[in-house]
Formats: sequence, structure tokens, C-alpha cells
Amino acid sequence: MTELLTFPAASATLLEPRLPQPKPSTSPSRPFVTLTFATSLDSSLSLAPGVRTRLSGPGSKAMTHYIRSRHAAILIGVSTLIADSPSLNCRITGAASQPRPIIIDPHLRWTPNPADKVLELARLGHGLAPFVLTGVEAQSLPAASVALLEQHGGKYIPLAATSSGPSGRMRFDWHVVFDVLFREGLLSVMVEGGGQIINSLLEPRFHALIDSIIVTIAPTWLGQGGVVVSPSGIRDSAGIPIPAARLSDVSWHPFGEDVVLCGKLHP
Ligand SMILES: NC(=O)c1ccc[n+]([C@@H]2O[C@H](COP(=O)([O-])OP(=O)(O)OC[C@H]3O[C@@H](n4cnc5c(N)ncnc54)[C@H](O)[C@@H]3O)[C@@H](O)[C@H]2O)c1
Ligand SMILES: Nc1nc(=O)c(N)c(NC[C@H](O)[C@H](O)[C@H](O)COP(=O)(O)O)[nH]1
Repeated sequence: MTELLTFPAASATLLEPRLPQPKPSTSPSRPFVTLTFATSLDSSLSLAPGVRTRLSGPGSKAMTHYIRSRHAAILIGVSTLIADSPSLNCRITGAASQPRPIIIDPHLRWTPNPADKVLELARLGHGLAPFVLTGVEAQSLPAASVALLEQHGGKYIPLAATSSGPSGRMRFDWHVVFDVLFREGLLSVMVEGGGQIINSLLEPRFHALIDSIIVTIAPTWLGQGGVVVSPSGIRDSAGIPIPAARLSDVSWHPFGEDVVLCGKLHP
């Protein structure tokens, strides 16, 4: 079995105000959403699309697993699933439960296979099988994939999508995504990427859905051609460009050679 990571209690205390509380004081109507990723100094998540790139050092990697332990679900885009073949489980000492992996796959690009790491870990009881949010209607889902996911405890969740552009690319409204996850009983969601997921969630109309942002910054430039976090530019009513988003309530925490930036998009 993979060795478990440890995260110091003092570091956990620093992060506490940034994390969902086990017993919130008011009853929520949507999940607590944490947006988190690791970036280079040139805002890259990876060297190129489809290339798994290690950015986090050991300390911030343990932090990511600690943050996973504090969320009911971890959400990624299908390109990250295909590129990284991730475990999507929590490998930290003391974790009380495993997070539910959520895959955003509107066009059903992922064909589940028993050899996929995420399914293998579900079989071993070291993680949960994914819920796959798709724009494909229930009656059009491939029966073998439905059966395989269900055998592992996962499932497809068909969702209304809007098509855009000549390619007919389907897009979900994040309000709809988090609403459906809330109705599944998932009260906290950690969004891990990749680039398209993060850039679309950072559109101003979705800012109110994001409760916390935790970014690991690694001391490296990946160079051009990478998957970059850079949301669409916006303009004010006079047509003057303004920042797409800015954090408030900011704190910076060194973890080994990395620095972790925490903040919020709204008061
Ligand atoms: N450094 C990090 O923290 C980190 C985290 C995650 C992924 N990555 C890297 O990022 C790369 C993948 O990023 P990417 O941008 O190519 O892909 P992605 O993981 O963001 O997935 C893109 C796909 O997700 C779906 N999608 C995204 N937004 C959607 C929306 N609003 N509605 C419906 N569907 C939507 C679409 O199918 C789209 O093709 C990989 O190389 C991976 O290694 C790095
Ligand atoms: N925090 C972080 N630092 C990194 O250097 C890096 N490359 C990722 N990438 C996030 C992405 O979601 C990956 O797919 C998962 O980090 C895979 O991780 P696991 O196999 O589940 O441990 N995230």
C-alpha cells in the first residue's frame, strides 16, 4: 500500500479558516467550494496539455491531501483524468473518510476501464469510484460503462448543458453542477483543475459560488505551451479592461520551497 503522508497540526491550524466547517452555523443551500491548484511562476499547471507535471513539493503535496480529507468531493475535468490517471483519493494519516471524485465529462470522452487507477483504488477500498457529470442523456449512455461504474459504486449523472460555437462544445453552468452535487448530499467540493475547469469557474458570474481559493506556487517557470490559468478578460461599462478577478483576505504560507496563497473572491 502507498505510504501515508503527514501534515503538521500547526500547518492545519493556519489553513482552518480557509476550509469548510464540519458543522456550519447556518444550514447551507449549496456546497462549500474550494478552488485549489498548483501553478508555476508563469501561471502554468502543466508543461503541455495532457502532460502530468509535478509542481508541488512534499510539504504542499501533503497539504493537498489534507485539504482532500476535509472535503466530501474532489472535482476535475476529463482532460486531467485522461492526462494524469490520478488516484483521486486521500492519502493522509488520520483521514476519516475518502472524498467522492467528480469528473466533468460533457461529451463522454472517458471510457472507464477496470485498470484505471481510480477504479482499482475503489475496488481496494482505498478510495471512492467517480460520479461522472455528462451532457449525454441517460438513454444514450453506453451500458457497459454504466455497469462498470455502478459495480464500483460510481455512476453517471446526466446534466443539462449549453452548446456553443461551431464545434457544438457542451458547457455546464456551475450553478447547476454544484446544485446537483448538493442534492447528492455532497456538502463540500474541492475543485482541482485543470485549466479549462478553473478558467471557466473564474468567470465573474460564478465568483459567488467559490468560498475559498488555495493556490500552491512553485518556484519554476514551465515556459510557453503549457496549460495556463488565465480567465477571460473583462471590461467595465466604458469598455476599459479591468482585472478578471482579485483576491481579498489574503494570506501567504511557505511550505518547503513552495508558497501557498489563500484568499477569497468576495467578502
Ligand atoms: N497543477 C495542477 O494543480 C493541475 C491540476 C489539474 C490538472 N492539471 C493539468 O492540467 C492539464 C489538463 O487541463 P485542461 O485545461 O487541458 O483540461 P481540464 O482538466 O480542465 O478538462 C477540460 C475538459 O473539461 C470539460 N469542461 C471544462 N469546463 C467545463 C464546463 N464549464 N462545462 C462542461 N465541461 C467542461 C470539457 O470536456 C473540457 O474539454 C493536464 O496536463 C493536467 O496534468 C494540473
Ligand atoms: N496540488 C497539485 N500539485 C501538482 O504538482 C499537480 N500536478 C497537481 N495536479 C492536480 C491534478 O488533479 C492531478 O490529477 C492530481 O493531483 C493527481 O493526484 P493523485 O494521483 O490523485 O494524487 N496538483
